Amino acid sequence: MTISIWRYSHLALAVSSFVFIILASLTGIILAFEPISNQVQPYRVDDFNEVSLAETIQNLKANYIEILNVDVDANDFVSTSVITEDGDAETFYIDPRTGEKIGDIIEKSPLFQWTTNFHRSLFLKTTGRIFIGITSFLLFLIAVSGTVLIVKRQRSFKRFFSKIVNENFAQYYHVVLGRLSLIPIIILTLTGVYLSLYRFDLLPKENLTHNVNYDEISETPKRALKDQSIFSDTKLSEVRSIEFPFSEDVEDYYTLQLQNREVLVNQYTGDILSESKYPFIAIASRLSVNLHTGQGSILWALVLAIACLNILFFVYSGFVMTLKRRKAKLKNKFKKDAAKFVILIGSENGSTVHYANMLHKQLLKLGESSFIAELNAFSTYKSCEHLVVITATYGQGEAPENANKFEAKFKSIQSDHAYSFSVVGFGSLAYPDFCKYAFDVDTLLQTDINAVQLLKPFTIHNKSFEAYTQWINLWSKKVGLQIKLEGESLLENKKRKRSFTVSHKTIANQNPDDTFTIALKSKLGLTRFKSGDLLAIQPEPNSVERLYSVGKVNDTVFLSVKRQELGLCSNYLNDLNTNDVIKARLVKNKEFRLSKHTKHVLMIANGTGIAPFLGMINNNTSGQNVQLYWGGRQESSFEIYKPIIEEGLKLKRLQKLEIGYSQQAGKKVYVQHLLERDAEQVAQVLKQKGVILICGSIAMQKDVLVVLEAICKRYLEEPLSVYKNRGQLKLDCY
Ligand SMILES: Cc1cc2nc3c(=O)[nH]c(=O)nc-3n(C[C@H](O)[C@H](O)[C@H](O)COP(=O)(O)O)c2cc1C
Repeated sequence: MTISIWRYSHLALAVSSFVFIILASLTGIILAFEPISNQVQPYRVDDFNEVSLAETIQNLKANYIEILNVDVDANDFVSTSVITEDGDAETFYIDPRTGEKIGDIIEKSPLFQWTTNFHRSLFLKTTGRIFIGITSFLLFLIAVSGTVLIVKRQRSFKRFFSKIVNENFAQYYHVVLGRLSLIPIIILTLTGVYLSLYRFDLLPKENLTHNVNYDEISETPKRALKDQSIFSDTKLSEVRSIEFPFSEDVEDYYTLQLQNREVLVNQYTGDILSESKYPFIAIASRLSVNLHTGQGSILWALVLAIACLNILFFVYSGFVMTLKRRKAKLKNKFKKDAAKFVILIGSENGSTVHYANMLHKQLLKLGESSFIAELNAFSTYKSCEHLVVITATYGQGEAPENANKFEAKFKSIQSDHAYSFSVVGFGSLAYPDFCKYAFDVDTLLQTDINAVQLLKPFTIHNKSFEAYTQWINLWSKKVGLQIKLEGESLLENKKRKRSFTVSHKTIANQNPDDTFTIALKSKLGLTRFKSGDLLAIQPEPNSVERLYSVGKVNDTVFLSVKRQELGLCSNYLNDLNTNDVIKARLVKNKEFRLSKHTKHVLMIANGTGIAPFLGMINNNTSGQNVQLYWGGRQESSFEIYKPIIEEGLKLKRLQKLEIGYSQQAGKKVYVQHLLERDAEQVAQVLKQKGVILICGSIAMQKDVLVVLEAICKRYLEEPLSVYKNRGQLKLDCY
């Protein structure tokens, strides 16, 4: 796969530092709880912001013989070091409004101590600190390159926070969480780098200097503390620490460390002897410590903990994506000029490559010469008879990364012999320009006088394996081959199956379309199963699992199956009798479930696609307004579903039923014709925040989507993708 410089940098940086990043993040999560555990201690007094320095010092002087200093920490806890009446030196938290002790100084727990040391230096002293400093910097660069990748993906800076379509868990959350935690991560990494530079004295040094004119220090006019404006006007919240005079000697003074400056104050008159602002480096260091550790703010500490957790997720999801892309390798047995079949791919994240490879492998298996390459590698293909372009669409209907040079290359290379071409588009209906780039490529190929379009561009939503199989069937027929994709059911896995008993069944040969229904009961009950979920059945031990969309009808798993002449699974099911037991597993299909809260529901199905809808109608006890459009061949095709539908109509669980027959005497009527006829009502469903569900054949889905797109544009002035994104269009076609 072609990989952009930004993606390469993002990946290379992550690969080179991920071990340290994991260690720093894990320890970072633990350390975020230190400021939280400190903050919840009851040492911050009410009205802290109102207490003046004069009040605090007076209270302390009334309680203790000698006071050495007062500190105010990031949590606004006030502590003091004093000499007690017994002559002992003690340090503790005080209530500044009374001067009384309110608690002992919080000791750093051994866990936090250990974790801090590990986080700072991995117990490798200076070497470890250098590693951690570099890791912080690398993480900063990863965040920057990640930001660039998001901007590129969103196609503009302005759209940085625009909606992302959730097509893939790892990729979706990598981007969504990346955007959310970008600022905390940038702050964490920059402060981490800053603190490392500070620790290694790599920052310019600016020392705080004072010039006290000792000749002018005077004990008069002596003022009481409350009359010394620096003490009476300064609130404790502005103070970091107060160092008390060492002795009563007039040359010994108070040193007040305020938020932005240090002030030396005459202990008798309250006059300011010297005042000096902290250098920028010192202020930045303090800020860095607070921002990096979360000291003094539970909220910020939590943000940091979540950011660290997200970093761990980025490591995981980043590697998942990389492995997926790496799997998408292209291997050729034949040279480009020796191949009869040439497959060109446009892909950004590798899934299209996976599909193209399936075809390539099958062609090789049949002894055909096939060559596979990226669209950007387009060249002359001397023996090519059939060109296949399989491409995704990116951005806003644009070429994926490994196809962005194809147009220019294609225009610059002149073909010298006749060949056929077919284009397959992988895309998603959640985008307004569904599979646009595939259509663009098709148009481009048509400009070559030597090229003959073998099939119209074929679009595939959401990487549907079933749709791809259909295209393979069409294409292989055209090129005179028999291609069968092997066991590629993407949902297949080895999960535990449960037993189901056949409670009711019709027989295929009693139906004009060779179709039958079957109701299955499970001993374990079916509480978590919903209409629209799938039932995976493996008819023979090593056969491929077949998935059926099912309905929950009267607490049974209800499916409708068309018997295929040579179909292993459909014949296996058709041969079952009432009370037979089969093993199968239920697969959740959340995307196709219907919420009870949806008021308006429009169901569109053809053939056996009606099964989940029968369940949804059967369970409509909350008064949802349900309409069903069904397409079948002839009136008798409907008989097997009639009892459930009639009951639904009688109990008002189904409000409207429209049926189109394609082989009834007279003219052919398909569901899309009925939808076109009722266009305004269809638009109303979407307008009223209702949901349209489609289940059945891919061919029907394609035709229905064209009609729905037109209805949306005409009556709602928005593309269908808007409703797809809002979850108002649900598809389950095969
Ligand atoms: C950022 C982004 C933009 C996309 N834009 C479109 C689009 O405009 N039209 C479309 O049909 N599909 C669009 N898609 C969907 C992809 O084409 C589809 O998921 C495809 O199967 C991905 O194939 P790949 O893994 O080979 O890159 C987009 C996907 C992403 C992540």
